Amino acid sequence: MTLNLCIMAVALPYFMGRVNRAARYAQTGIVLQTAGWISLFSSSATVPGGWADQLLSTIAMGCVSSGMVFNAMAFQIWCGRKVSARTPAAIAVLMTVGYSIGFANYPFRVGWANALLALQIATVIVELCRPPTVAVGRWRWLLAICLTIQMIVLACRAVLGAFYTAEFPNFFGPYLVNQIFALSSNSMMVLSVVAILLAHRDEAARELERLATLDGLTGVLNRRAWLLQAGIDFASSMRYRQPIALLMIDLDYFKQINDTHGHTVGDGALQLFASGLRAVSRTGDVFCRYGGEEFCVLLKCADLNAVMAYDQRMRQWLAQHSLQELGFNLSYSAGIAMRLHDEDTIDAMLQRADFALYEAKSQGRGCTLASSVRLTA
Ligand SMILES: Nc1nc2c(ncn2[C@@H]2O[C@H](COP(=O)(O)OP(=O)(O)OP(=O)(O)O)[C@@H](O)[C@H]2O)c(=O)[nH]1
Repeated sequence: MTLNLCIMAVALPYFMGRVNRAARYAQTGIVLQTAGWISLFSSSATVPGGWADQLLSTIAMGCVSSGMVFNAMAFQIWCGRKVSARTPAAIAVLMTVGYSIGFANYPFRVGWANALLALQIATVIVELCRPPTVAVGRWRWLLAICLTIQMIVLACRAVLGAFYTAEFPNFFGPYLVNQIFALSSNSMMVLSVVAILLAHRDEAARELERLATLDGLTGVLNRRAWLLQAGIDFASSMRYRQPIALLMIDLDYFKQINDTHGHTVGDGALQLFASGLRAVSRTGDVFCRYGGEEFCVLLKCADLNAVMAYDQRMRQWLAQHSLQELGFNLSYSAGIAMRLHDEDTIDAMLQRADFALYEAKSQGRGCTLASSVRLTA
């Protein structure tokens, strides 16, 4: 197992790359566990019970338990949660300190170390079983199973070492639990690495999806992703005969803003506008950066009054924030299109909203007009 761990400790960073935080935590976890096992084997070459034995064994316990802390942090990230491994970390410190203090007492140290390692693994299993906040694959269950098997074997070793010491005098003896421990640890370690790679692949897939659907500057949906979602919402509004509204927005005099204040301020204005959309939107409103300085909002179950109210909220929000945060007033023109009849389409609504927006620009900007034009679908 130690040989396998050594290979993984080198191979994982080399082939996986230290690409992100979760990958680095998982790799650090494996390196620490490897160091722990090397240290444990080295201790067996020293005088039993001597200072070198105590030092190397304590280092081994510290490395193995802190390796689990790093792995637990990687699992948290892969499950979409905030990193917090306080409990496993506290157990790691307690276990290592207690082990070192009680080193001279063999039943105590074997019972203590194995029991606390089992407890530490149990806390990680509990975290893994909590529903993740992002879609994760089956690696979560593979890890939970591997860890559960390791936890059971460690708990057995704790009981045998502490209370049946005569039958379980040392780690290297040919006892059934030792043999099961050696075999299960080795195979579970290999499976855990498989699970780590699967989790890493899941994370990479999520990141790719995020990059493909969000606008890089403002973080709101991009046009392609919005059109996809708008198509779904439009079809559902049609099926359930509910109103649906489209608001197409274009920031006013944006070229002038860039020319006067520079592109960085222009970018800041786009980001501020996107924050405004986030602030005034309600669950179900879908908005995107449609292109350049143009944004689109689709409001489900919204009649003309509802979309006009949305527009008013947005204008108020901008009035409150733009002068303060940008140093000038940011304004926009907008066009509204409502779904008209059963043959209507999202493309036709976009055309009508665009036309109304053009009218709003022609009428002096800073206003919103609803399309009264009935274009054929
Ligand atoms: N800073 C910045 N500017 C952008 C971005 N995308 C588009 N623009 C600029 O937005 C400006 C749009 O200019 P126009 O289409 O003339 O529109 P406008 O100046 O807002 O004029 P009206 O729409 O008629 O009020 C161009 O100068 C683009 O370079 C971006 O991501 N960042």
